[in-house]
Amino acid sequence: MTGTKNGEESQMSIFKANGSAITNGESEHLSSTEIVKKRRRTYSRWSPTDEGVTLAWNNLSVYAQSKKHGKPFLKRIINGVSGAIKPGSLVALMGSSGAGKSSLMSSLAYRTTAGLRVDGDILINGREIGDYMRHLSGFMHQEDIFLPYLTVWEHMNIMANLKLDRRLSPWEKTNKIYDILRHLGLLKCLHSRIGGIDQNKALSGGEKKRLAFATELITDPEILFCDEPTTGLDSYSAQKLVTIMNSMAAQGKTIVSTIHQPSSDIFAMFSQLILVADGRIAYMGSTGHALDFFERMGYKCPSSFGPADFFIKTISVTPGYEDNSRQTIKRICDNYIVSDYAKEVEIVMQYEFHIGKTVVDRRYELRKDFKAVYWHVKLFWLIHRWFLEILRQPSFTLWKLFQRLIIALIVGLCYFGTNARSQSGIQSVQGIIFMFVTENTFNPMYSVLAQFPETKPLFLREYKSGLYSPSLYYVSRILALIPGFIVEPMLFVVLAYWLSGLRASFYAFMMTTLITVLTMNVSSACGIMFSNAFASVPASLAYLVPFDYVLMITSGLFIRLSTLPSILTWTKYVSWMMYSTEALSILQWQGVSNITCENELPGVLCITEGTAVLEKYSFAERRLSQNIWGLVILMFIFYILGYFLLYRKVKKL
Ligand SMILES: Nc1ncnc2c1ncn2[C@@H]1O[C@H](COP(=O)(O)OP(=O)(O)OP(=O)(O)O)[C@@H](O)[C@H]1O
Repeated sequence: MTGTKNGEESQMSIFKANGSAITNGESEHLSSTEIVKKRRRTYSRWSPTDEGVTLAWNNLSVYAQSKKHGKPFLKRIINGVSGAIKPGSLVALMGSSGAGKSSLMSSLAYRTTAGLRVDGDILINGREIGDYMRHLSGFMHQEDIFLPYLTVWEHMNIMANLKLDRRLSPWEKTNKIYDILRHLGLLKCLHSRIGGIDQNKALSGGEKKRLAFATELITDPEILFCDEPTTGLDSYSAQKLVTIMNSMAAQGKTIVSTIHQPSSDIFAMFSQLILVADGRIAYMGSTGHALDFFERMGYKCPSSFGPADFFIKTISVTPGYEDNSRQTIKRICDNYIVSDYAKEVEIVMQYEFHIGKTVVDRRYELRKDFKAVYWHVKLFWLIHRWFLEILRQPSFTLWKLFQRLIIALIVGLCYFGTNARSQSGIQSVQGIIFMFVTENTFNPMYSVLAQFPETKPLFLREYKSGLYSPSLYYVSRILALIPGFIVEPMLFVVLAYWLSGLRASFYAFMMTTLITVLTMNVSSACGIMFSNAFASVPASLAYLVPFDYVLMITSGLFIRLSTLPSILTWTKYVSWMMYSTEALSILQWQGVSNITCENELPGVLCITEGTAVLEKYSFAERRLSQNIWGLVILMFIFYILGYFLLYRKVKKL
């Protein structure tokens, strides 16, 4: 590693080094074992090495906030465990459901959720774990979360541009991506869309798992955590994946993986085994010696059982036999603590906690040289990603535009031939304005409600892995939506304005377009604020619908604003429908003085001046710029509030 530019050399050679090669996703072990052995730390000689990372933990407890009879208390999930994992190990972390595997692994990976508290020491090469783990380690989650409309190449390219050192050239990044995809057998799907659950043209489950794996390999992590990577895969795909993990470990990587019910073949590929039972360690040591350990305590694996199934069955709490099961678990855990296996682990751990701490020239130090991508570059790639996703969603682009054009056509045709300079024309013009405002308020406000919740799981995962901040997510998501917020209302106005016979003035047309675009943007900002304020789309809807009524009533067409009850006068300040309606009305009636009184009825006032039309609705000509500023300010207020609501939610998780 030394002498290379920020570890690129190692980053560029994930699969090439040290005599292990994978061809078409298959692994062939060459004579790598000896090479690896030489490179690994030899603890018996107390000699430090700068290759790979050793993970050690001492007296580690994990607590979850829980409630009993309404009173909060801390529930202990992991109970003062210690251990160590050497470089070049492929570790199977196993235990029955609820034993604490995920909690232990996420603590070791420095990726616990907000509800968990971790006590104890965790070291990487003698140094306490911290934020640097984000560059040093990878974490493959059990559930894959991808943007389904992106292709494999787009996904990998964006991730490489977000994750890798900023000094790497595009050529180096591309090479790296090709290298990883080739070795994971994904090159053939390079331009296939990833796909969601309901899409036919998509990657298979196994390919998605490998893509998730590939995503973690981009940074060439020294230590990789995998949460049930084989779950949902057929035995062939599972074996293929574990084979790849095995060959990576053979190159000196440290890999920890929780795994459920592996076949005997897959199980045998793991070099180390950690059994977790009831928050304690029931066994930690070489996979090959685990059967011996159990046999010595009188637990012999029947020939009909695979070893993995046997271990899990032995350390599980059997319903109906809870006390017996717990006694068995206690006995096994107690026996492990005093066993030679535990002593072996203890040696490594003690080394890490004492001598290892004083050795500074170790591999993790080299990652300190890592130069993260600039925030504006991240912003670019994030916008690019969301934009591609939006553009490829038929419901969000073509169909939506088509729907808008149809509505514009209907509005235009309904009011076609309107004579605006007549008494009935006044009603028609105000009707068209109402349609312009409502169509660009309610539709966009409801359609953005799902935008943030849809991408929230992906955002949370990437945010927790340190990829970008909530503000970058929020701003990039909005900037990717804004082109749609401009094009849609413009198309609507272009068609509906001229068909419906509104004022034939270039100025009025341009200003109407501007105000309609602003209306849609304020409405979308309000929808985004609501979607970030509540936990789900139905909850946002529950509050948004009553709010809409207030908006509509205070738009100025249904009630004279001067007659609003004093308790509701504030509503006109947040009612952008009022700002838009007043501004659009001003544009139509400003300077008009030739309104005819065609069918004069006795006792009905004939309006002949535009100002009188405006007065009828409590509108005033002088407020045009005030209304436009009102729209702009409201938009920013909604966006800013939306961000704080998102931020508050994220910090709680
Ligand atoms: N954030 C949390 N709040 C409350 N309890 C939690 C939390 N996280 C985990 N637990 C509890 O801790 C215990 C261990 O959970 P964990 O997910 O680590 O188990 P596991 O062995 O990974 O199980 P599985 O194999 O089913 O995923 C469970 O009883 C779980 O309910």
